[in-house]
Amino acid sequence: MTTSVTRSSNHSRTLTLVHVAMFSALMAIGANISAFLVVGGVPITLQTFFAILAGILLGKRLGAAAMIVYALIGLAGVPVFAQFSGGMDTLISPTFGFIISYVFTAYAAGWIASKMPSKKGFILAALVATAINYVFGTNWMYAAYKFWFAAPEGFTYAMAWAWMAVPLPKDILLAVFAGLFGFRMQPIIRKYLP
Ligand SMILES: O=C(O)CCCC[C@@H]1SC[C@@H]2NC(=O)N[C@@H]21
Repeated sequence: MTTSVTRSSNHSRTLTLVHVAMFSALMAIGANISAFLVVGGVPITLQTFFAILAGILLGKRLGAAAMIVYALIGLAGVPVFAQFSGGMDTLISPTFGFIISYVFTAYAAGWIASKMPSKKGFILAALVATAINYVFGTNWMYAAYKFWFAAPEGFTYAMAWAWMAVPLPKDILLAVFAGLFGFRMQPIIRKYLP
């Protein structure tokens, strides 16, 4: 009896770790699959989409944990951030705010989805999470260029937002898709999580 309980709790811990690791890996892929496209100082990536899915599918805590693991792997030197960057230097990079924001993005998506378990609720969760990602990341980017990083000629707050306007339609569409896909997939994935 005790052995089978221990075995099943080990099994569920392993599955949890696998899911967290899987979303950290998806973030690395999403960071680089399209990041050869750059607008101003902003690489075009799929990270926001995977951060939202992590929150919706794994729940707020595990989703945020997957984003923390992703950030730590990158800071440790593995080139998992956009344009295959990584290492402690990225702490001061203008786009590191986005990497921090993925933790809040996943948490918010998971939290709102849990409070509003409907298709509309999941889409709303994904859109709010995208807004958090954009507001936090863009303000960090502005501060970085203003205070500690070499800024492009004539850089302004409006310019930072103009750069962000380019990936925005893609991120809104992907947020809606993440909400719909998450709604379909969540009951399946949750069977394997504690
Ligand atoms: O350096 C990194 O790894 C982070 C890159 C952040 C890119 C941001 S995320 C939101 C927005 N959508 C994109 O496609 N690019 C930016």
